[in-house]
Amino acid sequence: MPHKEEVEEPAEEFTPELYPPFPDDIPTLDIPTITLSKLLEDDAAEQDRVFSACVGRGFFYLELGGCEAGSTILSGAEQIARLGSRVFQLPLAEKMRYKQAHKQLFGYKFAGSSVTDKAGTPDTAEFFNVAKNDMIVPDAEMRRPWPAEVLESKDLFAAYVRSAHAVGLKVLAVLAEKMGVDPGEFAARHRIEEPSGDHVRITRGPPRAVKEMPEVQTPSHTDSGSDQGKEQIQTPSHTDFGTITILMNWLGGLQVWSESARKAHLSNGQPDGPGEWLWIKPKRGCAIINLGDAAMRFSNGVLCAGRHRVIPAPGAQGEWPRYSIVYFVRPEDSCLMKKFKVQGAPESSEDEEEAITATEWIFRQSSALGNKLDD
Ligand SMILES: O=C(O)CCC(=O)C(=O)O
Ligand SMILES: [Fe+2]
Repeated sequence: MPHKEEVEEPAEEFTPELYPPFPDDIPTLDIPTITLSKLLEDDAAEQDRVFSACVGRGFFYLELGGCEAGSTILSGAEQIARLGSRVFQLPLAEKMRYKQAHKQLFGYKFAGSSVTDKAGTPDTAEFFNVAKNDMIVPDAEMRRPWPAEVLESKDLFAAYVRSAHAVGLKVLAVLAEKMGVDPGEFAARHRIEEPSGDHVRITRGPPRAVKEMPEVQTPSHTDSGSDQGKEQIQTPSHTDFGTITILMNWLGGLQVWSESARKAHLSNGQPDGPGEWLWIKPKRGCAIINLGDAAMRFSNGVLCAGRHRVIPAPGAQGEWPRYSIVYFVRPEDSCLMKKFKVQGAPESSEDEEEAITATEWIFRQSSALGNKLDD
């Protein structure tokens, strides 16, 4: 056994205190800031604002300060990112011991496991998807192995999961009420103890490979198939498959498509209509919340899932490896994907998806995207 002082600690990779500011000369999307503590106090004006954000773009900042669940997310995300940076610095062979099993979501996703365009360009992001259900049960009941770093911090993950899940469900309850849907509808489809695809995703994207930012890309550039000026894609264009996502990031890199996902469909991995990618500036003290496909499905299209992607951070920020901590609230595995009944509205038409479970539905969504079970 080596002496303690001989064991080399990996260099700290997650260093938010050192990041340069987000540039102020690039096209960003302004999204509203909703205050979590006001939602928790049932503030009517804040409820209206969150509903209008979710009917519109499906993206908003959530100010987390001033309440316990928010503080747990704020401090927990930093602790999880620090822990994640130690896991990502393990040798690849060690990380591959935890790799996602066939058709399975949880565990390690290596960089390059999915393609970002029709030329087959690989993605560059690594993920560690830590299952909600394994973190909130005794060790003996866990369904798969986890790295020692995760197991040693199981209480941290459990507290994070409970807070993020509660915050997601609070937002969903507000939306249900605004739509004239029984607020218990969302709660009944997302019970925390039930098996589901919910997970804490730790993401790492490498620094920008080239110093200069390539020009803003439009779908017509991509179709040329040329590598000239091509953006490095960490996570390609997608809408999240689940119901609601609570995202914490510190560096830019997240981009949202300028047109609503209601209009822009995907073709060759890119939105098929006119528009552009707009940056979302990370905001201190705030999570970024976005709705996923299941929210759109349950609400019969009233709520909108936001189309987004991740590229290296802009400007000098791009010189840092990029971390984010994402919590996905998804319907329980056995939940049927039935649309909500809206009080006072005529019944919406039944379709063949009414009878399928969330597990099957998410698998179909994922196959349609042409990748494995990545969000
Ligand atoms: O890293 C981010 O900022 C977003 C990540 C994301 O969209 C995802 O993992 O689904
Ligand atoms: Fe996403």
